[in-house]
Amino acid sequence: MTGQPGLLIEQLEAAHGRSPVLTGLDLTVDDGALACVLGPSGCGKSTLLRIVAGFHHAARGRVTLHGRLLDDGRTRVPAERRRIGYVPQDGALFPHLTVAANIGFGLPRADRRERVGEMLDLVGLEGLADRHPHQLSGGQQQRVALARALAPRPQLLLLDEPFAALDAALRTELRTEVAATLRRAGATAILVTHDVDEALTFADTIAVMRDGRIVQADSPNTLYHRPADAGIARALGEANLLRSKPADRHAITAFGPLPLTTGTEQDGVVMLRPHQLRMTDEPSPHCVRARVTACLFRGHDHRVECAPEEVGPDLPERLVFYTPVPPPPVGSQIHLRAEGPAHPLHTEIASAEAEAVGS
Ligand SMILES: Nc1ncnc2c1ncn2[C@@H]1O[C@H](COP(=O)(O)OP(=O)(O)OP(=O)(O)O)[C@@H](O)[C@H]1O
Repeated sequence: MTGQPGLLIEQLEAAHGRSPVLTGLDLTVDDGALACVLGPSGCGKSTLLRIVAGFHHAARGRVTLHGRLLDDGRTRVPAERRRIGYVPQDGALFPHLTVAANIGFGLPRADRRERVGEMLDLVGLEGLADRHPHQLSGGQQQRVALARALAPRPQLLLLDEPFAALDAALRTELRTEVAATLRRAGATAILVTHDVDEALTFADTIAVMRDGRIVQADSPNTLYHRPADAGIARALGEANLLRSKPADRHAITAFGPLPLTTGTEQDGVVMLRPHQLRMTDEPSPHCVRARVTACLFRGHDHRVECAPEEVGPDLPERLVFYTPVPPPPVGSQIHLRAEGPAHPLHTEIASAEAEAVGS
């Protein structure tokens, strides 16, 4: 990464017919960075990518790549002159062409052979050059689609949920592999997805999309631990929300005083991720007594839901925690303690109460 903005999107507005989809979207992707746009199905992620690629037009705003204007609602650079690669969900390979011909499609004849060889090497498909798409597995097909998109040396690569059709194990393997391949190639890329694990493991920067705009863009670590509001907290994973009062850089909560991630002057809501709650055999004044209501074994840990016994205004009706230690059966009483830091959210107490725990 160079820290220079590669792609700059400012106040982008777009619609399908009369329905507004993007409503003032800002996004910056540094040169050489892997960015991820995370948002629920139908929020406009594909529309955003299609505008950047040149397949759909902006109504207002500006899209520039390395300072070159691509679309401002009046002037548009045609898709084929943008030097942007696009990998759709299904790969969209040409079925009648071999792997090599798919990758080499549209490349200048002079260096086609050499470039196809480099790309096959990059995506680990040496030896499959003469196969046709129907002779490949889903994962191999997506690798060919990636190689085809990278072959013309695009300035930007757009990936529209390219792993969605694959099974869970292959998905994890391939996205790790693709992220490594893109880093090796020094590519600038945007992946859109509604899969939080994909976003967390793939990107340098995650931009959370809601209501047609980006509501927070940050590193995966910052977004997970320091989301701006309850909605963003939940977009990144499960969260326990507690009422709190600030006192001397601490949040005073039902679990006692917990250090805050950042200063706040107001009574409000703090977030604790499920791994910040622990079962304890030594009850202390800062423990919360609760009853186990549900437990899910997930191989590496257990996801446990419990209901606090002293329900009051400071505690939600339900807490969630993850533990590698098998919890007692449903119905048992447990004691929970919390480990800071607690993160204050810009969330109204009333709306936080209205929201249930969970993603
Ligand atoms: N060609 C189109 N004509 C009319 N409306 C469309 C068209 N394409 C998308 N839409 C609508 O625009 C909105 C945004 O769609 P878009 O495909 O950009 O969302 P998305 O976040 O990519 O969804 P998904 O994750 O399900 O692919 C949706 O309400 C969708 O129904």
